[in-house]
Amino acid sequence: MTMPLLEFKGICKGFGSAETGKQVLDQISLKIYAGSSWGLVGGSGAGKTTLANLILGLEKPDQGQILFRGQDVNLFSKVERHLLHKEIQVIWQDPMMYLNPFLKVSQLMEEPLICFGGWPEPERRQKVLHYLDLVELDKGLLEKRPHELSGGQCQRVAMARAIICGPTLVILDEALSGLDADLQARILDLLKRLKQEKEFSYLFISHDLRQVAWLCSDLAVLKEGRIREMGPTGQVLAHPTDSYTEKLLACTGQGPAKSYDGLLKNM
Ligand SMILES: Nc1ncnc2c1ncn2[C@@H]1O[C@H](COP(=O)(O)OP(=O)(O)OP(=O)(O)O)[C@@H](O)[C@H]1O
Repeated sequence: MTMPLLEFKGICKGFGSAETGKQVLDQISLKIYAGSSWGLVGGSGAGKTTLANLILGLEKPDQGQILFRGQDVNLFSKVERHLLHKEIQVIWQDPMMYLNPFLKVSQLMEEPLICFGGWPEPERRQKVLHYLDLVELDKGLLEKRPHELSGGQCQRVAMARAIICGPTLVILDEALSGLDADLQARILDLLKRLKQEKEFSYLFISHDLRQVAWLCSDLAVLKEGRIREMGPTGQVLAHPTDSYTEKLLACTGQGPAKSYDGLLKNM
């Protein structure tokens, strides 16, 4: 039987004391297989980013395990964790907040190649040019710094940085939220194409069911820290079994029965 790339096994996570604290994730179990693209959709405060932080080891679960290729990430050594960060890359919401403002685009893109080693200088330069082209940015931007770029250009640099070392899983946490609708649609197309070309898996975290419908093969609906339903995206959206999924669909302006076709037509 194939082993999942990433597996959440009964994950529980809370913050604060037993009396005043809050249970943020409750018994989350999910298997992400290599090559799939999972959408995680839910409202504000549902626990989506906490789940991403747990994968990266920024937080520890109170209960349960996160397995990467069958190994518990919380038992990883420092070296194994470094290698994990090469395999799992994250694109966050606001690239301006985390792209080093003092580095030029060329340096920002070269940085992961240096950090994860193994690429001699001429090859690094070639890779930077190749990935710049892949994310449809002009060579003229290589000498610019983040504050000289638009939000969309910054997000493309962040995408190039995330995929330049050949990750197996890319997590996008509300990565399109700060962009206008036209740019969101163009970047969604680009993400779809990159996945076909580079063959990584996605965990696409979003409020927006339409984006997930467009990009993801599978979907999990999260509410108040619990997975309300999950499965192949087409099936979940065409035949939602949970009232919260129906509500989310209604918010897109579609009724549940005709929604999936309608959603795609609206993209
Ligand atoms: N380190 C922390 N300490 C205390 N509470 C936290 C911490 N991280 C998250 N929380 C709380 O956990 C809950 C879930 O937060 P999280 O950021 O995971 O939600 P989200 O679904 O990503 O929301 P949004 O879509 O608004 O980003 C929130 O109530 C938040 O305040």
